[in-house]
Amino acid sequence: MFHFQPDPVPPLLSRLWLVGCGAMGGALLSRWLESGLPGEGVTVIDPAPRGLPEPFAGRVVANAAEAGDAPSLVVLGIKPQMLGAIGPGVAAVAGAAPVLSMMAGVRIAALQALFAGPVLRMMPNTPAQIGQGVTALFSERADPVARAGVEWLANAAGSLLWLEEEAQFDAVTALSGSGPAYLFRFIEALASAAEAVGLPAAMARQLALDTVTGSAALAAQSDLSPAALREQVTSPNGTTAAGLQQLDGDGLLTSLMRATVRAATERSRQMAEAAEAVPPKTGVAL
Ligand SMILES: NC(=O)C1=CN([C@@H]2O[C@H](COP(=O)(O)OP(=O)(O)OC[C@H]3O[C@@H](n4cnc5c(N)ncnc54)[C@H](O)[C@@H]3O)[C@@H](O)[C@H]2O)C=CC1
Ligand SMILES: O=C(O)[C@@H]1CCC=N1
Repeated sequence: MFHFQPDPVPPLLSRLWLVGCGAMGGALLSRWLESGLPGEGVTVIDPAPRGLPEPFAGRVVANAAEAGDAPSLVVLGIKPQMLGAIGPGVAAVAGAAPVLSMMAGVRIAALQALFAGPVLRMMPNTPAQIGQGVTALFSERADPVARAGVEWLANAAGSLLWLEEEAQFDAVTALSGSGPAYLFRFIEALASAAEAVGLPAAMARQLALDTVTGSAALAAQSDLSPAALREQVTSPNGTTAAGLQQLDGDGLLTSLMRATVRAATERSRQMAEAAEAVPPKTGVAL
């Protein structure tokens, strides 16, 4: 019988601090533990860790000053707007440990101004909860040991890719970081449209959900492109053609998606500029 054998846990992860264990940090931590990361080596630093997995064998403290032994890796799962208040206290006790940030719109330069260790960035997404996330990674200074360590973390959450340049994060965040919300919104809208033409709510929801999951799985497994798969569904002058005429009429879907991704990309850039405008208050343990 075949048994899934996860890669051995790299030493970089032996004393991992997770600063901020909310929706995204908690989802990732759950996957890491399920993939074999020993909980005893993990310290969660968060005064209200809503995403903490149950049970959790590690330590939970309210701030970095209580975290004890120096970390081997610091993972930042706080909101970007919290960095100015929380970052300096973490930096004061993190030593030269590598720092892995999942924060949207906070550039390496802003983090490197605070932390002595090499900074890596990641952009995960919430399907990580079920091991089907996709994570984008980037670093300029990290050595192969740090890179291998964060690859283990990203692999536990799903698939991964390394970005060629940091500037790609704004668009990547707009696509795969925020993307699950667009898809959930699409499922809601599809179900509500089916209700509007007469289906009971529960049936509309089930059909919308199964249609989206089945189609995504087919697109992922098929050798055909999404365009070719779409053509397989579309009979000349049939129902699909009538529906697609509405979606694509006047380039409606294309312009809607462009506006959506452009707005999220712009917001990521604005957040980066805001993070860089806050002067770091180094050396203050919170
Ligand atoms: N939610 C998502 O889908 C994604 C989020 N991200 C990034 O992940 C980060 C976290 O986002 P969410 O998990 O959605 O936010 P969240 O609000 O669920 O989690 C933030 C956590 O920070 C904690 N926190 C507050 N004050 C703190 C302090 N003084 N010290 C330590 N922790 C403190 C909160 O208690 C909370 O558990 C953000 O930077 C976001 O940009 C990245 C990709 C996807
Ligand atoms: O909305 C946000 O800012 C975060 C980043 C990507 C997903 N959630």
